[in-house]
Order: sequence, then C-alpha cells, then structure tokens
Amino acid sequence: MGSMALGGGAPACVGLAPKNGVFGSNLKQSTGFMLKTTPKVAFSSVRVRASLSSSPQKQHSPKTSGVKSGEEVHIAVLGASGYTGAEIVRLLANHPQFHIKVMTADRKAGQQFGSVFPHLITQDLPNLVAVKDADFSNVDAVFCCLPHGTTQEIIKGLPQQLKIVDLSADFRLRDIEEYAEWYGHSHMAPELQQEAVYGLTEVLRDEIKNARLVANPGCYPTSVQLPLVPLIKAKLIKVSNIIIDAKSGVSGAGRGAKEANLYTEIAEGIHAYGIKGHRHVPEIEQGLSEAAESKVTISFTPNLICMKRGMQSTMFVEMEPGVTVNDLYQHLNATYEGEEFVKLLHGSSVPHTRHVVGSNYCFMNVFEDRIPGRAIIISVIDNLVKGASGQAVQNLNLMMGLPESTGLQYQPLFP
Ligand SMILES: NC(=O)C1=CN([C@@H]2O[C@H](COP(=O)(O)OP(=O)(O)OC[C@H]3O[C@@H](n4cnc5c(N)ncnc54)[C@H](OP(=O)(O)O)[C@@H]3O)[C@@H](O)[C@H]2O)C=CC1
Ligand SMILES: CC(=O)N[C@@H](CCC(=O)OP(=O)(O)O)C(=O)O
Repeated sequence: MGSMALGGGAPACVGLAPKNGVFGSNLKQSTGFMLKTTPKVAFSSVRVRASLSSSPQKQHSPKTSGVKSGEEVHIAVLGASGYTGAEIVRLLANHPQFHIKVMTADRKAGQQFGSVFPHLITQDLPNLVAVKDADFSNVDAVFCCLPHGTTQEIIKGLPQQLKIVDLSADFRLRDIEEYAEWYGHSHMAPELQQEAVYGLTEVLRDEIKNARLVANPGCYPTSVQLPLVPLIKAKLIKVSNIIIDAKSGVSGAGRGAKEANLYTEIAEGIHAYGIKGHRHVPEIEQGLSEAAESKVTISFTPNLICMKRGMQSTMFVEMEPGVTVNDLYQHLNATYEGEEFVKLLHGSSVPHTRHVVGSNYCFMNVFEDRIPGRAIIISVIDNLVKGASGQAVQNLNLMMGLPESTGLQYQPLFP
C-alpha cells in the first residue's frame, strides 16, 4: 500500500508538552503579556496517519504548484470546528478548485460539520475527526486553524510535501528567542520556522508564491501593516512616533467559551486589553522594521468591541518634513492601485467595519490631524476574512499557482 512518508519517512509521534513548563496560567504573571489562549497540552502524543486504507491503490502525489485550471486540489482543514475553520469552509464553497477532504476538531471530533455549524449544512463535507485520526494520504494542502502553541508539533508531523497555510501565530516571528519571550515557551519547530514565509500577501507576494509553509498574519498586524509598510518604505512618515489604537469584534477571540467573552461582559461597552504589551506588537514591529531597515517600536493598544466581526485600526503618525497628507494618500493609492483587495476610499469617506464584513477587503483612508505635521490613518478589515481565512485562501491560491482572488470575490454584506 502506498503509505506516505511522514515528516521525513517515519510516522510522526509528537509530544505537545511544553519543553520548559512555562505554558499556562503563570505566563501572564511572569511576562506581563496577555495570552489569548493557554496552549492546550491535553494529549501526550499525536500520530498523524498517512493513510487508513490497506487495499492496494494508486498513491496520491500531492500537487505542489502550477495547478491547472479545473484541476482539483484536495484540502484538509485542521480546527474546522472553530471560527476561522468555518470561515475557510464558507469561502471554499465558492472556490472552483479547492475541495475539502479532511476536517479536524478537538472536543467536537466525531460530529458532523453541519451539526456544529448549521449555516453550512448545505455543503457536502466529511465528518470532523481528531487530528491523530486524520488521513492525509489524499491531501494536497492544509489550512491549519488551531490555537497558537498547538500548531508547531502538529505541523511537524504532517507529510512533508503538503503545502500549509498556518493561521496561528506559531510561525510568524522569525526570531525564535523573541517568540519564546512573547509566547512563554521555546519554539518547538525551529527548522520549520526557518522555512516559513510570512503571509502578508500584498507585501510578500513573490516569496509566498514559492513557499511550502506560510505563516498567515494576525488580524491586527494585517490591518496595521497594509497602510504603514508602504509609507515607511517610501520614508514618508517618521518611525519613531507611531501610535496605534485598534478595535476587534469578539469573533477574534475564537469560539471557545471564556468568561471574559460572555455577553454580559462585553455587551454595551468597549474595553482595552493587552495594554502593556499585546503579542501582536512584536509581529507588527517585525514587519515595520523590515520596511524601515531599522528597528521600529510602536505604541499599540487593542480594544474589544461589542460586535461579532470586524476590526478597525486607527494609526496616528508624524510625517517627515515637507510631506503632506495628500502625499500619503497618493502613495498608498498608487501602491494599491492594481490590488483587488486593498482600496483607498474616496475623498473624506471614513472606512467603517460594516463596509467590509464578509469580504476579503481592507479599506483605508488618510486624514489630516489637527496638529500640523501629523496624520491619522484608518483601516478596516473583517478579522475572520482578510484578517484570517480570506488571506489564507489568497495565499494558498498563490502557492498553487492559481489567480490570487479565486473564490474570494464575495462583496461585503451591508447593511
Ligand atoms: N478568530 C480570528 O479572528 C483570528 C484567529 N486567528 C488564529 O487562528 C487560529 C484559530 O482561531 P479560531 O478559529 O478563532 O479559534 P477557535 O477557538 O474558534 O477554534 C480552534 C479550533 O482548534 C481546535 N483545537 C483546539 N485545541 C486543539 C488541540 N489541542 N488540538 C487540536 N485541535 C484543537 C478546536 O476544536 P474544538 O472546537 O472541537 O475543541 C477548533 O476547531 C488561532 O491560532 C487564532 O489565533 C488568526 C487571525 C484572526
Ligand atoms: C479579540 C481577540 O481576542 N483577538 C485576538 C487576536 C486575534 C487573533 O486571533 O490573532 P492571532 O492569530 O495572533 O491569535 C487577541 O487579542 O489575542
């Protein structure tokens, strides 16, 4: 039987226990940083199955790139019972070539997908299985929609030929020391980290095309880097004085039940969190520093706002001497002129989150500050689409040699 090689030939048995025991509740006290979720270490080993079948059959050779029009690409969605996983399923319902063959869950393993997400009951999909029971022998590419901290070991155990887009934060920080500092444990797959390409599509398109493993950006980092990277590269704004106030809908926190996300805790109000240092700070600083070719530090505060989807980042910047708000606008407009998913609004139109909900768009605009020499930039995205699953599909399209917008031409849902 054509059983596929896993992680270099041997079946992957990977432990999820933290190397240094710093996972979990003591992390916040020890670092002062906010962790969205405590990485779960419930199962001691994961054996990813290459194939379940014992009957002779033709071995599936994963497609690696250059997929032809009409050719099927077989997809696995890990973490399909979560919000970003479900969003991948919704988007792929409109994709002519990506077909879902494997879907995994943790607590919901064994259930029918349509029972977990009745809004997608019309889709003909496999049942949810645990990662350790998933059969990757007929799969070409994987969307990994798992909590950060669980993903490194699981990806290490996947067949090496598979293309992977990881939506978690596990491969976003190039410096594994910095990763350990912010995430509270040593990186568990440093060799894969070296291989991973950061998936901010409009900025790193050429690298993404040739990547096997893409680290899909976080939602806040997407909304911030899309406007700021081009302005920094063009040296139009000062990098010493960037202040970012960002707001996210509650789906950004995932579907898992948490006291802090109860209706009674978030309805009719807004609150800041991660004030001292949110873990997206190093990710944003990494991208802005690369654009500046020098170390950039930012002030960044995220807020949780009472809405289901959507994200707004408001960026307060100081312009270089002689630069005007119109220069910023014109530069961003020219940068994104040919882009399908990033748009500058006209005139003084204010980007609203409700203008992008359900779509892969990032809308932005630039405004004069009352203080001379300063500007205010506002960008909006749907955190689950351009901030996660939409950008992930955009990236896999590129990795497979397909037109980047394939399956993504959903217009926003308004009102
Ligand atoms: N939500 C958002 O807006 C964004 C999220 N992301 C990132 O995407 C990833 C997924 O997020 P999201 O969909 O919101 O999260 P959810 O909490 O909604 O979903 C998590 C998924 O992972 C499964 N899971 C949980 N623990 C394990 C484990 N130990 N082993 C295997 N599977 C597990 C869950 O299964 P079950 O439900 O059955 O327990 C579920 O399917 C995260 O890393 C997140 O940070 C990135 C950008 C934006
Ligand atoms: C509202 C909310 O909780 N948002 C998440 C960020 C969104 C996200 O999932 O980003 P990652 O992919 O980096 O995990 C948070 O603040 O941690």
